[in-house]
Amino acid sequence: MPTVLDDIISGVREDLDVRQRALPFSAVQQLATDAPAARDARAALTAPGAVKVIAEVKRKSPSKGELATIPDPAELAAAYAAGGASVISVLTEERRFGGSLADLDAVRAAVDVPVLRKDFMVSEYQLWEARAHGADVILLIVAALDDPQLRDLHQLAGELGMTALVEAHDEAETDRAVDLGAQVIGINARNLKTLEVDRAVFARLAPRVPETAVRVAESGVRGRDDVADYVASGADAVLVGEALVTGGDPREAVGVLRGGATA
Ligand SMILES: O=P(O)(O)OC[C@@H](O)[C@@H](O)c1c[nH]c2ccccc12
Repeated sequence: MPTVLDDIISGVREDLDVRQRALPFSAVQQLATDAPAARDARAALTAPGAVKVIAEVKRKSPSKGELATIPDPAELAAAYAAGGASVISVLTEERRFGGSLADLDAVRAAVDVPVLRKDFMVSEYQLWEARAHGADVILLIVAALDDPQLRDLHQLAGELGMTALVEAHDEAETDRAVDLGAQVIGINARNLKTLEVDRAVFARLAPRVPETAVRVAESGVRGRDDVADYVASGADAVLVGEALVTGGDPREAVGVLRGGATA
């Protein structure tokens, strides 16, 4: 039985084929080479101070359906940055998440903080493409990649000056991320094979991640209490989508998650 993740990835591969026919590998490499250098996301995530928020531009998801229309992703990203977000995450997967590379371009142009291209990366082409569109961080989902692919893509991210956020959701995947030498490791409370959210997963897996790596708690944050719980379990950063796109003022909402005003 194919999992949700398998289904998403087959759609991602079809869409990738179309883009790759329109813009050959050498052309996307040239665009990436010509792009301004990537910003240092690891530095942004390890700066002193409160928990770091990675705020996500997310229109819909396979688990929740439509979340928000987000007519102006640049405006939303600017509000996140003004609220103190350390990194802006932009979903670029179209079919299930309603994102696009145009959203990434718009956000890149609107903020100075590092930007994460959030997608299902399965080929080197997508990393060059991310860099060509100004991404500073890419997501590598351990569950979607075998070890040679993971190593290859992780190494290429570094060569392109980007940070890889390496995502795991169980013990074996976390150990694979650590063995890879990943410096930024995300523990996703949402299992991408079943879409179930279990916030306790972070506390269970975080101790397997060395202190030297940035620990990112992903998914399921409803408010400041969930952030505080993740921090108590060792999170350096939280990645938040739904609560920010469905809540009130996004600038204020990021501030609240960081531990500021309790609105
Ligand atoms: O909307 P939430 O529950 O705050 O979750 C955000 C983020 O963790 C989630 O969008 C995510 C984490 N890893 C992913 C991989 C692919 C797509 C999406 C994701």
